Amino acid sequence: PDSARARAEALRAELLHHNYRYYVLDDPEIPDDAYDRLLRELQALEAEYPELVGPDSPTQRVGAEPLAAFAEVEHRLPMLSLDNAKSAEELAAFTVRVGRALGREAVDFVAEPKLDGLAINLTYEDGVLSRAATRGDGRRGEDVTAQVRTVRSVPLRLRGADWPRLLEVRGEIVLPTAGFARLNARMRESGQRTFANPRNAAAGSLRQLDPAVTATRPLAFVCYGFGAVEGGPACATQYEMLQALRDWGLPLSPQLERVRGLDGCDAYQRRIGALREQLPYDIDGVVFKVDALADQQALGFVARAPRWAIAFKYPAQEALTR
Ligand SMILES: Cc1ccc2cc(C(N)=O)cc(O)c2n1
Repeated sequence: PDSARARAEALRAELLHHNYRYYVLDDPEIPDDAYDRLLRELQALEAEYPELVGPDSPTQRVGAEPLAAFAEVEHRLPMLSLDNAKSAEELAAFTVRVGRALGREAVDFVAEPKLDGLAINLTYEDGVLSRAATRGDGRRGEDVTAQVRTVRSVPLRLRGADWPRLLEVRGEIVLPTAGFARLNARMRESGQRTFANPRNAAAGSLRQLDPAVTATRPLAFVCYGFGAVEGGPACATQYEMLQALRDWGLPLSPQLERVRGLDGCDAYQRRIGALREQLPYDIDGVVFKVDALADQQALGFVARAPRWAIAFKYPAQEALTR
C-alpha cells in the first residue's frame, strides 16, 4: 500500500529530524509526548506492514535477539593511536618538529578535548549506518552495531545529501558524569557492582551482548575523525572535513577549534585545562592535529601514531573527587 509506505517514509524522516534536534543539538523543536506519538504511529504502521521496516527506522534502535558473542570485524582503514606530550616542553617540541618538517613557521592545527571513553568506528553506506566496531588492536575490533544503534546521538542515517557513498566515522562513546552517578546509584540499589569510572561504565555498557541493556545506559557519542571515504565533497583540511561531518548530522565537540602555532596550542590547552571540571564528561587531555590534509600526508606516521598529531595529557584527576 503506497499510502502506508509514503506515510512511513515521512514519519521516519520527521523522527530522524527530531532525534537530531534533541540528541545531537540538545535543542528539541517538539515536546517528548509529540515525539512519542509519531514513534507509536510508525510502530503501528510497521507492525501492520513489516516490509516497511528499514535499518534506519527509529523503531529499530533496540535490535532483535542478543548474539551469543561479538563478531570480529576489520576496519577498512586502521584506527590510529596518538603520541603523547606530557608537558608544555614536549608540546613545544611537537610543534617545532612539525614546523621544521613542513618548512613553515606558524602551522594551523585543529584542537579538541580528548574524551576519556571508548573509541569506535562507524560505517555509513549510502548514508545509512551499516556497522559499528570497537577500536580493538587498531586493525580489527568487535562488532557492536546492535549496541551502538541504541545510542541516540549516533544517527541511523546521515542528514543532507552530499555525503560520500562510503564513510567511516571515528569517535568516542562516553558516559557523561551526571549519567555515570545515576547509573552507579541504580547499580547499588539493585545490588550490582558499581563502575570505577565513566570510561569503564561506557565500555561495560557497549560490550553488553544484550542491546536492550545498552539501551538503558545514558551513553553519548562525539566524533573526532574519519577513516575510509569514497565519494562526497573534496576537503583540503581536517576542519572542513569535521564541518562536513557536522552537516551530515554527526555530533562534534563544542570545543573544536582551529589554532595557530605553539602559542595557539598552549593557550588552548590552558583554556580547556581550566574548563575541565565544568565539561559534562571526563577528558584526559586535548588533541592537536595538523589541519591541512596535504601536510598530514607529507608527515605520515611512525608505527600507527601519526607524526601530524599529538595528545597533550593532563595529570590524572583526583580519584576522590568522583
Ligand atoms: C587520530 C586520533 C586517534 C584517537 C583520538 C582520540 C580522541 C579522543 N579520545 O577524544 C580524539 C581524537 O581526535 C583522536 N584522534
